[in-house]
This record gives sequence, C-alpha cells and structure tokens, in this order.
Amino acid sequence: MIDVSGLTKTFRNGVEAVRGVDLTVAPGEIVGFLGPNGAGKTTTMRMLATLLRPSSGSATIAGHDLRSDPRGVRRSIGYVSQSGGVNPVNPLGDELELQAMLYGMSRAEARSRIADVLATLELTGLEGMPGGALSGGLRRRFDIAFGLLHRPSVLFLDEPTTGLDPQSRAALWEHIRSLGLTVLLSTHYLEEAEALCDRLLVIDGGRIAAEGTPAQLKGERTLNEAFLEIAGRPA
Ligand SMILES: Nc1ncnc2c1ncn2[C@@H]1O[C@H](COP(=O)(O)OP(=O)(O)OP(=O)(O)O)[C@@H](O)[C@H]1O
Repeated sequence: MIDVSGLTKTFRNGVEAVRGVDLTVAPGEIVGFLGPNGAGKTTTMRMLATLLRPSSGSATIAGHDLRSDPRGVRRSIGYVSQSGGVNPVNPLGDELELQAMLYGMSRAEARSRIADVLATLELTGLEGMPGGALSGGLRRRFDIAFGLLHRPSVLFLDEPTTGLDPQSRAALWEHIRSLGLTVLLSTHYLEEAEALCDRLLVIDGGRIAAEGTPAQLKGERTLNEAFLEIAGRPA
C-alpha cells in the first residue's frame, strides 16, 4: 500500500534529513516509525503526504505515484500532524462540515459522513464543542476525525499520543486499531510501538537502521534495550 524507494531530502541549508529510505507498508498494516529527535521521521512522512518535495527517490501510495500523481496521493491519504489543527474557538461540528464541503460533499453527504466518523471515534455528541474546551485526548481524536473525512485508505499519524496521559493514550490505540486502515505512525513511546504496531521501522540519521515486528527487534531484550543498541540514544 506504501512503497518507498531511495527517498532523500536535503534542505536548502544543507541538512540531509533523509538519506535514502526504502520502506513498504502492506494493506491494513499498522507500522510504527521510531527514531531519536531529528532522525527524519516527520520529514519522511511530510514527503509521503505531498507536503514536502523529495530531493530524490520514488514512492507509490495506494497505487498513486508521488511525483506524477500527487493529487491521487492526497485523495488516498489522511495526514495528522504533530501539532494537530483543531480550531480552539468554533464548534468542531461546523469545522468538520466546512472541511467536508471543501472536499466536494453536499451538506447532506457531509453530515452523514461526519456522523459516521464521529461514531467510529466515539465523539458523537461533542460536535458542538470548540477545540479549546476539550481534553488533549479528545482533541487528538478530533484531529484524526478531520483526517478521515474523505475516506482515505492510508493514514499518516505524526506522534499522535505525545503529551497524553497513559489512559488517553491506550484509548487512542484502540481507536486507531478499530479503523482497519493502513497506518504509518511516528512515536517516541516504545510501549506504544509494542502495543499498537504490527511492525516497526527504526530511522536514525535519515536512514532505516532496523525493521521487524516488535518481537523480532526485541529478541531477548526489552524494546528499550534493543532501541538503545540500534540508535545509540533513547527513542
Ligand atoms: N525545514 C527545514 N529546514 C532545515 N532543516 C530541517 C527542516 N525540517 C527539519 N529539518 C532538520 O531535518 C532533520 C530531521 O528532522 P525531522 O523533523 O524529520 O526529525 P524527526 O525524526 O521527526 O524528529 P522529532 O522526533 O524531534 O520530531 C533535523 O536535523 C531537523 O533539524
């Protein structure tokens, strides 16, 4: 579902953030992207989400070529950024409706799709609330709701649970799993990687340093020990 080959990104200031990443994500797989600060996780995901132009390399996402068909890629993916984006002031139901109509849905279609997405994420009844009145966990769920409106088949989540308490984090894992989508998510939480992800990719210095199921990466060690050995620094 995601096929990436030789992806690189050198920023104008000369920083080589991504230095030849190859990765694949199968349909329905939840893959965790781990790596120390500055390893290249966000840069890779932003390139795959068409938000940043790669310096070289190629990628196909849901059958669409990143370079020749970025619109096709955009239609097939949802991208939830690290900082999120829910409006702190306006009722989130109104914001969702606006976004759905920008995607070309009629008002009736928009309302029906929003009702479905809110039900999936157990947010029904909260659509009258502004983002500023919600807990961090609910805000993140609304961030994901925005990313799902146009029925993407692939979801990119950049550190979806950073800053959440352990209970809200575990609840969000359940919701992510229940979507049944292909997911690539970055995280610094090794227990999250282990509990949620089918497979892990460790990136370090812009290169994939290791990959495998959590059990394969761990071997006889804890995932934390394995990670320290691979990256030389904590996640
Ligand atoms: N717009 C930019 N211009 C120049 N350098 C950048 C830019 N964006 C990121 N970088 C650099 O690229 C490298 C990779 O950054 P990136 O944000 O992809 O890492 P990350 O793995 O997501 O880190 P974190 O876990 O801290 O979010 C870092 O050295 C960063 O400073």
